[in-house]
Amino acid sequence: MAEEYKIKLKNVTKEYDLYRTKNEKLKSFFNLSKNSDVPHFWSLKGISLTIHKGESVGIIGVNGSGKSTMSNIISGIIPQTTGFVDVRGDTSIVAISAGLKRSLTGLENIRLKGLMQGLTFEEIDAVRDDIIEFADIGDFIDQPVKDYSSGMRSRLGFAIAVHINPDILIIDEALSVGDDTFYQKCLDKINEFKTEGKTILFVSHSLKQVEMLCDRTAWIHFGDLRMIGNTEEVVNAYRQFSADFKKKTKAERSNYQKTKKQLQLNFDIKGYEQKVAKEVGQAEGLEEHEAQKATHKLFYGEVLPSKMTTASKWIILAALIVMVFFAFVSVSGHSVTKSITDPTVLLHPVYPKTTGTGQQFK
Ligand SMILES: Nc1ncnc2c1ncn2[C@@H]1O[C@H](COP(=O)(O)OP(=O)(O)OP(=O)(O)O)[C@@H](O)[C@H]1O
Repeated sequence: MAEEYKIKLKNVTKEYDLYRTKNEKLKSFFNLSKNSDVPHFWSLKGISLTIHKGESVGIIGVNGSGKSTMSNIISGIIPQTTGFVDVRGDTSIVAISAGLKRSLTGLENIRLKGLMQGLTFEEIDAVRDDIIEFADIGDFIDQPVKDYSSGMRSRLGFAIAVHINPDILIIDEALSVGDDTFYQKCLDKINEFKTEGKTILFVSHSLKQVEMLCDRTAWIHFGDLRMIGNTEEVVNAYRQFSADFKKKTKAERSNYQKTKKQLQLNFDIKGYEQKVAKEVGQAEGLEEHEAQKATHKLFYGEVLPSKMTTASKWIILAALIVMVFFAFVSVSGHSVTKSITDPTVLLHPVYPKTTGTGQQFK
C-alpha cells in the first residue's frame, strides 16, 4: 500500500550562486565561463522528512538556517537543487515577505491569489467579504499593498491564505508582526484548521507559539535537519543549544558561525550523492552501479537544470545558423535549393526588375 503522507522531502538541497555582478550571472547561465570563482552557498544540505495529514509541524532554527528556503520549496515558490519533493494537496503560504504583489491593491491581491489557487471568480466573490473582514484593514483594501505597513501586509496575507481553503497551510513568521487581537484571531483560525484535520507547517522564532500549536517540530541548523520529533523534546534541545551558545564568548560564537557557514560554502554535492548511494545500496541490497543510478534519479529526476546544458547550447547555435541562412536567402532572392547547393550565390543578390530606363543587374 502506498505510504500516506502530505509532504515528503528526500535529500533536498538548495544551492545559491553568490554572483557579484549581472555579467557573472549571464555568463554562468550560458555556461560561458568555468564559473569557478563564483562562490556557491548551500542553503540546504540534504533534508529528508515526511509530514502526514492533519499534523502541525513547527520549523525552528537560528537566523539563516534555511527555514524559509525549505518552506518556499514545499510551497513551490522556488525549486530545489537536488532531491525529491512531493506535496499532496493545495498549499497556501503566509509569509511576511512573500505572496502579495506590491503594486496591486489588497482587493486585486485577493483576486490574484484566489485565481492562482484555482478558485473561480464566483468562489473568490463568495469569500471576499470574509477576507476583508478578517484582515480588518479598512479602506486600505483599495490601496496598493506597497503602501501597507508590515503588520497590514501580514494581516491581509494571513486572511487570504486561510480563506482560500488550502489543504496545507504554511505560516512563515507571519504572526510576529500582528497586534495582540489579530494574533488571537490567527491562533483561533489555526486551531480551527487543526480540528478540520488540515496540515500546518509553522515556521517561527517563537518557541512558545511552536509549543502551543505544533505536534512535531523540525530543527533546521545551518542547512541540515538537526532534529525532528515531539515538539517538547526538540524545543528543549534547541533551548539548551541557545543557552549553551549564549555562554560562549563573542569570539567563540563568531567562530562557530563562520565554521558552519564555511561548511555550507564547501558542501560537496557529488560526495553527498555518493554517500547517499552507499546508504541506498545497503538498505535495498543493490549493486553499486544500480544504487548510483537510483540515487542519481532521486537527486536529479525531477529537477530542471538551472544552467544551459551543452546539448541546449548546440541546439540554440544550430537554430541561429538556420535563421541567419533563411534571412540571407530571403534577402538574396535566390531559391532555397539553389542557396543550399551553392551558398556563394547569397553574396550576389537578385535585385527586382525595375521598370522604365533603370539599369538591370543579373
Ligand atoms: N536568493 C538568495 N541568494 C543567496 N543566498 C540566499 C538567497 N536566499 C537565501 N539565501 C541564504 O540562504 C540561507 C538560508 O536562508 P533562509 O531565509 O532560508 O533562512 P531562515 O532560516 O528562514 O532565516 P530567518 O530566521 O532569518 O528568516 C541564508 O544564509 C541566506 O542568506
